[in-house]
Amino acid sequence: MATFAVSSGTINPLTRTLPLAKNTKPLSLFSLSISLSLKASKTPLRASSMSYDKQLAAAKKAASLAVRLCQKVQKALLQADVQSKSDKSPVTVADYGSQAVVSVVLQKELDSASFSLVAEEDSGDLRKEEGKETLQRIMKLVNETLASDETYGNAPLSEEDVLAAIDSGRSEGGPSGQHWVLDPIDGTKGFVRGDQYAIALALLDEGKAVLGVLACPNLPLSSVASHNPQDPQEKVGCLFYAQVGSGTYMQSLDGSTPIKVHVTDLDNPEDASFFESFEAAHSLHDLSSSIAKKLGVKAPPVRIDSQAKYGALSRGDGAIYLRFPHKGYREKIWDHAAGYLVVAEAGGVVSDAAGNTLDFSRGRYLDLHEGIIVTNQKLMPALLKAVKESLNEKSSSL
Ligand SMILES: Nc1ncnc2c1ncn2[C@@H]1O[C@H](COP(=O)(O)O)[C@@H](OP(=O)(O)O)[C@H]1O
Ligand SMILES: [Mg+2]
Repeated sequence: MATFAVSSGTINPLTRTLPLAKNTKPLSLFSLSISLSLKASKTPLRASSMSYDKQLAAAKKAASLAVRLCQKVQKALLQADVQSKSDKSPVTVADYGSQAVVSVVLQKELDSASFSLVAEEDSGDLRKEEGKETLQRIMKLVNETLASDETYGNAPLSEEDVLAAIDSGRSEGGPSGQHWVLDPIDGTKGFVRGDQYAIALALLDEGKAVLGVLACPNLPLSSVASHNPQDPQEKVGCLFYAQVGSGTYMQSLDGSTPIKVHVTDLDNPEDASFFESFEAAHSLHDLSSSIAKKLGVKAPPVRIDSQAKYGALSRGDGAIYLRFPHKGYREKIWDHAAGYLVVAEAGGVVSDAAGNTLDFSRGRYLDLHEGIIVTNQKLMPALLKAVKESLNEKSSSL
């Protein structure tokens, strides 16, 4: 395993910022819309008489415990904690540890006989000779985390148990039965930088997303519009969750009373602000900028890592999220399933660039036309038009 460079041995939690485009106005001047009190124009995804309450409780518990592990690692990230995968993307002991914790908790809380998990990481590198030390560190972290919950305190996991828990995530998913979908750390680059990341967990039933849980440990509880990175007192740590047909709720990770959230009901794109990836390698910033220009959007882009973007949009912090990967990149279902349901149940619309809804039933990958666009129902027609025009211009200029 190659070691991924970390600029300093320790990440200062105060470097947790919401990075913005350079030379932009401060966030507080953004015309971001806060609409927690606005009525959502909800479209139920499907008539569902099923209740997933038990699965939701297990998913929230699993994600919250995984957060504990991730926060411990992020506070004192060591160079040796970060490695590089075969596709050159970073992976940390927290990605593996979070996946193991979520897998163990879900299996303990639910019927493990029919357990299926589609998750990002596998144990391949950890089973190599050079992965031994890393595996020991992960095992220690996983056992400490599980022991911090009295339910799981008694029987520490062995190395083999941890490897098996990670590898339970190898399911191919598909159109029938129930499958959990997990990104144990979404936004690993943000996590390593000390910025935004999310633990993203969804449940698919017969190919449809029916539960979505997004734990965003560094996302401010108040709108990112009023976020002040200099204020160490500012409360961060959000848990978003949605069950099909029941709306989207947000609570603090330390357990405040949940509030129902809705996307903005803004109908003038000029007043909209938009989210995109912090990493230019993950999404074409030029294309987003051309789309925003066509819509008349005045505010500069809000660039943050991970599905925290879906969470922030679900409570109306911004109105649009644009994601256009570079040519050849294939999106994975764990990067969108939880965020999709959190936004859809908050009254928003998530589609590919041609307006097709996302199909999570085709295995580990999403088949998409060009990219992913997210907004409310009122803005979607104008957004689709601007996207189509910008894509046409892009292809004719090649
Ligand atoms: N070249 C690329 N284009 C688009 N997405 C990419 C990418 N390389 C990695 N990603 C995905 O982008 C996710 C982060 O999203 P964002 O850009 O919104 O922060 C990564 O999740 P992980 O961090 O779990 O690997 C990864 O799945
Ligand atoms: Mg990940």
